[in-house]
Amino acid sequence: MLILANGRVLNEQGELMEAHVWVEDGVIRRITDVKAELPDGAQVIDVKGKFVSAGFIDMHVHLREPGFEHKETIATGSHSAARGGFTTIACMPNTKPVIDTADTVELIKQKAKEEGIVKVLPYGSITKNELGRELTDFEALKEAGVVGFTDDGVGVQTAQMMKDAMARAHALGMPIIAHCEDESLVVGAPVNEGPFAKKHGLKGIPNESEAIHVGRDILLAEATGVHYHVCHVSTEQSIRLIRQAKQLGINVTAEVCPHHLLLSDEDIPGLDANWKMNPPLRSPRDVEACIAALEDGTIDILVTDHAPHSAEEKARGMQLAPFGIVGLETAFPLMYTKFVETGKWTLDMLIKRMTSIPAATFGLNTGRLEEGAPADLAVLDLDTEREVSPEEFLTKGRNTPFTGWKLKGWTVMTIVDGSVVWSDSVQ
Ligand SMILES: NC(=O)N[C@@H](CC(=O)O)C(=O)O
Ligand SMILES: [Zn+2]
Ligand SMILES: [Zn+2]
Repeated sequence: MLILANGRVLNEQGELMEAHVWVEDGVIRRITDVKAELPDGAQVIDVKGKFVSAGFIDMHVHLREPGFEHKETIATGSHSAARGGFTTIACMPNTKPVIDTADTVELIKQKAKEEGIVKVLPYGSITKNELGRELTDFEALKEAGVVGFTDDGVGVQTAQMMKDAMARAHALGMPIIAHCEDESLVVGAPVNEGPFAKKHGLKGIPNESEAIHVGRDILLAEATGVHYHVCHVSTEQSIRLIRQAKQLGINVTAEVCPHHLLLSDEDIPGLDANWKMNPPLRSPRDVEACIAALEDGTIDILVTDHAPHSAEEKARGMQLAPFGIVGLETAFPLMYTKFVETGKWTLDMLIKRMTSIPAATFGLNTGRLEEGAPADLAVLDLDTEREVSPEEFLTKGRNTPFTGWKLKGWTVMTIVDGSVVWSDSVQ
């Protein structure tokens, strides 16, 4: 028996209360009053004053292995996840090779078992090599254990290909997860279309490049009945379409990243590619729409889109550097400090969007702090303020626009299936 003693947990009313969390055989056995007597022989960890949460779930992570191990590996990415309080992460298939066969799924599952310290759920690609030409073998990928199908990194450019993919996924009871980007509207643009692009003489990515795919795919989801999940929503127009689709009862869900809730293109200090990601930082109006959508449930869940790149790659400048920023180690501190500490949201609201809602959206048996649930837990310090220092990251990536931000909500211990996989005191 492992007992996390004297911590604070969220009760069913969404209020913090003091409790002991009892863990046995990888499962949460009991959540008791702190007056409950502790049995002899139990391993007791005193977490007084700390917040004990169900471990976070991130359905959008780039682990880069196989093929881009200089950016990240399953080992480094899963350590980064644990340091951020994440106990389950879903990894995107834009690796080399692309996760488009059962063999590659097996390889990832094997590596994750040997070297990963959190639960790693692979996605399979929609099209072979993510080229948009030919569908992968959905049956074989499902059999191998993927959680869904996505060509994240690129949009599926033709409606027919997407419709075929949706029909096949639906027949298998699997979701389609879509990176929404119409390439004919982008062509080489590195940042959002707007004042920043203009000022620096850069081409801009218009909002419609995202929203056109969202609108198209909602119609196709309606026609096929598939569970359709929209990746990294960044625009007011996409949100409008998703809101309407939900009202019509179409099976659509959506995710948003912390950076699209906290930064706009007006915040970009200059031509530093640590501010370059896809979709790009949009206008303040889009930021407001994303926040409102996560609040009212139009957007279901929070994800990081953790996208590590090497310092050399990011040094190529705004036009040439690859898109993407890291996110696993800053997501909760950013959201806690900027939305909960400020009194905009309750802690319960945030935690649900990082635990039980992603679990329910993707049918995962975790993400609940309750008796009988898997003991996937994060112990968090909500009081100590620390600066974001990329040199401390466990990810290989240092590409973040949040360097120097003073935040609270740092993870002190992460537990997966009842075992302590990471703690800030033993590293
Ligand atoms: N988000 C990003 O800016 N980059 C991602 C790709 C993606 O999520 O589309 C990557 O793989 O680097
Ligand atoms: Zn994407
Ligand atoms: Zn991504």
